[in-house]
Amino acid sequence: METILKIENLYKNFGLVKAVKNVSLEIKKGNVYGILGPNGSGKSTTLGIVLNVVNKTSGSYSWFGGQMETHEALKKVGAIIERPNFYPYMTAEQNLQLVCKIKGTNYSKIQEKLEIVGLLDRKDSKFRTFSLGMKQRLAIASALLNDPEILILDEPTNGLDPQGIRQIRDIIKTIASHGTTILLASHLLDEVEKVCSHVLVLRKGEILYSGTVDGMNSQDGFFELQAENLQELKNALAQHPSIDKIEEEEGRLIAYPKGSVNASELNKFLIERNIFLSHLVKRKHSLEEQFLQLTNNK
Ligand SMILES: Nc1ncnc2c1ncn2[C@@H]1O[C@H](COP(=O)(O)OP(=O)(O)OP(=O)(O)O)[C@@H](O)[C@H]1O
Repeated sequence: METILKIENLYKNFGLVKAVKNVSLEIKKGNVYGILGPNGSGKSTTLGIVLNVVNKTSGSYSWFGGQMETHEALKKVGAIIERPNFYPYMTAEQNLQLVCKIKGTNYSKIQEKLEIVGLLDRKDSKFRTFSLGMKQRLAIASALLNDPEILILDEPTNGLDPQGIRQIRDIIKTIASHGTTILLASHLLDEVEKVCSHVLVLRKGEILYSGTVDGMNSQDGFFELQAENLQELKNALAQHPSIDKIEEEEGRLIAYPKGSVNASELNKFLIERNIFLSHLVKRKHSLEEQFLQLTNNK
């Protein structure tokens, strides 16, 4: 698969603030990448560096295999990293015509892009009459005018109501389904989980996880158990060779296995020790719990 962007060992210091520390990421054509992290974790700085608006301290990045200068490469990139800024007294279509003039593309794509973002029927409305969600959708249409290889979005749903959020997420999925690679920064796990195939989790400028969204969710899971005598249950579990850690929580035990142990195997082991369970469930932490663990514990 073709590499669109390769970031290697990137660092950025703002004076004493280390905003980005040793970040690496390879973006392959056709995937949807999320940079996920709380406020101040270095997401916007990382995007700013690869878009050539923030100078890096050290490390490197290369667009499209490094075969062209950054300013040439950026012509194949569509990016929205600030609040959309259009002329309030011009219509949606007129604003996009202006963008075409600036970018040197012809007007032929305007209808198609307005259609993708669901604004074709509002093309003659003045920008100032648009809701925040519509303004954001117009910005996406504008970024798509030159058919970019990759679309970069920084917090695309910030400040929108639930309906507006849903519309933007659906649009991102549609654009991705047409083969455009997407890189988005978000502090919302839910957003990344719903929209992205790959994720880079950042905290204080450092990578906590990098890989597929599914991979982030593929740990082995844990057991919830209950029996009449919790202490006896705890003692028996402690003898199981694959149970690593046992915690008590609201009258139940939570047992974390080292490797893969299935529920019936564990039940049999306990029955052999005369322990009869009233509750046995194998569970996985939700992605949200894992994300909170990742960002809190390090
Ligand atoms: N121009 C700047 N001058 C000084 N410090 C900066 C500058 N830009 C960013 N920082 C600092 O770098 C760190 C990372 O900020 P950045 O904006 O990249 O984070 P973020 O993850 O995008 O967060 P947010 O979603 O709040 O924008 C923060 O500590 C921030 O205060």
